[in-house]
This record gives sequence, structure tokens and C-alpha cells, in this order.
Amino acid sequence: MNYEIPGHLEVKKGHLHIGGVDTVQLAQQYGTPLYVTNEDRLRDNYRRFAKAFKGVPLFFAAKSNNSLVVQRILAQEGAGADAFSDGEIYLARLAGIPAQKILFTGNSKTDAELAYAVEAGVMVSIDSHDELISLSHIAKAHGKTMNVAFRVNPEISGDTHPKLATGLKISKFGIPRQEIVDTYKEASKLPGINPVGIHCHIGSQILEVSPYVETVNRMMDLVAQISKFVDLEFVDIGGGFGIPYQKDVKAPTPQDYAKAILPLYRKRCKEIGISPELHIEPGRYIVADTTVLLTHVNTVKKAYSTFIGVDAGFNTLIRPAMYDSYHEVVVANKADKKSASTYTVAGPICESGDILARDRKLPQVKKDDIIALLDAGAYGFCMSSQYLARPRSAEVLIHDGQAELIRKRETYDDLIQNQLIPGRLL
Ligand SMILES: Cc1ncc(COP(=O)(O)O)c(C=O)c1O
Ligand SMILES: N[C@@H](CCCC[NH3+])C(=O)O
Repeated sequence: MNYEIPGHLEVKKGHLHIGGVDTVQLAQQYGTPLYVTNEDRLRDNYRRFAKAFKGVPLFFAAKSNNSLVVQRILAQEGAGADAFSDGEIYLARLAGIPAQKILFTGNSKTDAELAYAVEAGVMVSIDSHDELISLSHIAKAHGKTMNVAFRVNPEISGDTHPKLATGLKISKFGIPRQEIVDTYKEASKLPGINPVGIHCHIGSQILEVSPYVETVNRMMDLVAQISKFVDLEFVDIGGGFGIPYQKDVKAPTPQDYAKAILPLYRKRCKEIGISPELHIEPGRYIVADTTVLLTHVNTVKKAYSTFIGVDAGFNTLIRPAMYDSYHEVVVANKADKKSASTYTVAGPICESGDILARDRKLPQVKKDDIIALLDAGAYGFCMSSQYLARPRSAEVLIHDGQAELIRKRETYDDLIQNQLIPGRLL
């Protein structure tokens, strides 16, 4: 295996280890499929990012991993949160992230969600004119004034999967940039609304710095106009910082992003004569490589391809099926063995699209081997489902060479927990 990161992923005695713990033993002890997260790597990732962007508040994109424990650790590190729903606000606060460090960023928010945000005292990034009017009414009714930003559609395309681009002209997110100045003018006269920020997010898994340079420039052009009548306290340019899922892919480091963004941002602020804080919202970069997904080999079958049938499918990790995403595959109990054949890793879901990895060169794989899918910490468990009546997997956390269960494996009870049978059918 050539993905060793000392102290994080290593091969010892032929087995893949994470945070010093043998993944094969973890699979035996906790069963599979199993998400395994290394706390040290999580803290390192956060610190590396925070150091590169020194002084810039990080709003962790909670959608990428809403495990309470992960968010608790990030809260200890000083993170705020980008929460996209009332549920994400609830979890972030429960994890100890203070309300004033949470930005509620959802599009198509319900009035009930807005009322929840008002009661919680979080900041809101407003995504539409209708939302502005609703929030004004709701805040006024609660006798509160809300600190808000507006999400702008900056019309910028990063080079990413079309489903991951969020700042294109055709995108559903944000207010068209041509309307944004008038929106601030209107907002500054509305009761219950205190415009303090401006927000955008151009997309996810972006592996270049140039789209961020374009974003800063485009946002600051708007900021220059808005600052004539509103005192902006922050400019939030979102997240989207990519990671190298394939190790030969070149990915910018946090320093590369910071070097491209920070001096430009400061220069543009100076020209305008203002000094709002810069905010960023990394998700994937912080959590993706902290976690491996362990899955058990049920069958190896020679057909058109040689299919490895495993117990995790797109119910467990949807990224390959949904975005053709690449996750590195390691045979955890043969991690020191040379590649022997080409295999396709298939899940146990009744759909042809349920393929986790296609045409990979691996050591000879046999029934009962353990496969590890790397970089599964972002948009992994949080996008999993009970499709095909398969209970969701368990999660463990590695710290100090020890494993702790942080999410119990679901059981049949979880499949029926909220189902009700009318008495006449009993
Ligand atoms: C508003 C907002 N901020 C931040 C992010 C985080 O993105 P990523 O996980 O790619 O850093 C997202 C998701 O794309 C988002 O919708
Ligand atoms: N779910 C996507 C990222 C979406 C980011 C949210 N807008 C992924 O797995 O890569």
C-alpha cells in the first residue's frame, strides 16, 4: 500500500492500521460495514487549515459529517458551523458549537426552521427574497433582530463534477448577483433584520485556487457597492476545498489556498476602506481522510469482471454511485501483498449502479477478506440510508491507540421504529 501517513494509515504485519489500531481486528470486534475515524487526524486537519488561514474563523460544513463526536472535537478546536437545516443547527449546538458561531445556510428553509433559528440565536444566510420577508416577520414576532448575510450566486464554475457545482448561473442556490445590491437596500429597512455579512459557495471538491481568486474578486466588487450603505462585518466565501482521492492527483494545500486568497482579500478591503472578517466553510478537507470504511468480502465471482461482493453498498457510501467518485481500495488483511488481478467491488444492493470501485488492481481477494475504502469521512455515513431494509452501519473513533464506539449499528428495530400499523390491519 502506498498511502501510508505515519500515525494515521500504516501497514503493520500485513494489516492496514488507522491511528495505530489494526483495522482487521476492528472489523472482527465491531462487525462490518464499519466507519472508523481517527481523532488525531481530524484535529491535525483542522489545525493545518486554521494555521494556514490564521485568524480567519472556520465554519465547519456540518453537512459533510454530522456525527456529534466529530463536531464535539471540532468545537474543542474552536470551529463554528455552516448548518444547512434545523437538524444541523440542533446537532451543532448539542456538540457545543456556540450559536453565534453558526451560520444557517439552507436554501428553501421552512418558516418553522426560520423560527427555530431565531430562537437559537444563530446567524442566517438568506437565499431568496421570500425568505427575507418571512424571516423579518418571524424575527419581529419574536421581538428579535437577526444578524444575516445574503447568499449570492457569483456565477463561477470550479472544475468539479456537475452535481457538485453550486455557483453556476443555472444553480438553485443564492440570489442573482445583479439583484443583490437592491436586496441589501431593502433589507436594511426591514424590521428584525440586521445585514452584517455576505455569503457564497461555489461548489465542492475544487482542486484549483483560481476559482477562489475569481470568487474573492467578484464578491469584493459587490462588497464595494454594498458598503456604501451597510457596514459589513464579514465576507464568507464558502468551502469546497478538494482532497486528492487518487494519490497521483495534485491538490492545493491549505497554504496554497490561503496564499491565493488572503493577500487579495486584504488588498481589496484596503482599496474599499473597510475591514470585515473573512469567513470560510471547509467540510471535506477537514473530515474526508480521517475515516476508512471497512467492509467484509462475502463472495468473489468471475463473470464479465471479477466481482468482489461486499457488505457495504450505496446504502453505506453513496458517493461512487452518485458522482462516480473514486475511493482508494485496500485489502486490509493483505495490505503488504502485491496486486495480482483486476477486480470490481460491488455492494449488496439490488441496482446495477451499486459499484463502489471499478477495475482495481488488488492482491488476490478471497471470501472473508476485509476491504477498506479510504477517505470516507466526508459525505459518507451522513448520506447513508436504510435502502433494501439494511440497517445503517456503526462508527468508531480511534484515540490514543484505542477504539470507542461512537454510533451503534442499527438493528431490525431501527427499521420499524417510526412505522405505525393501523389497528384494522392487525
Ligand atoms: C454553503 C456551503 N458551505 C460549505 C460547503 C462545504 O463544502 P466542502 O465539503 O466541499 O468543503 C458546502 C457544500 O458544498 C455548502 O453548501
Ligand atoms: N455530497 C457531495 C458534496 C456535496 C457538497 C454539498 N453541496 C460529495 O459527496 O462529494
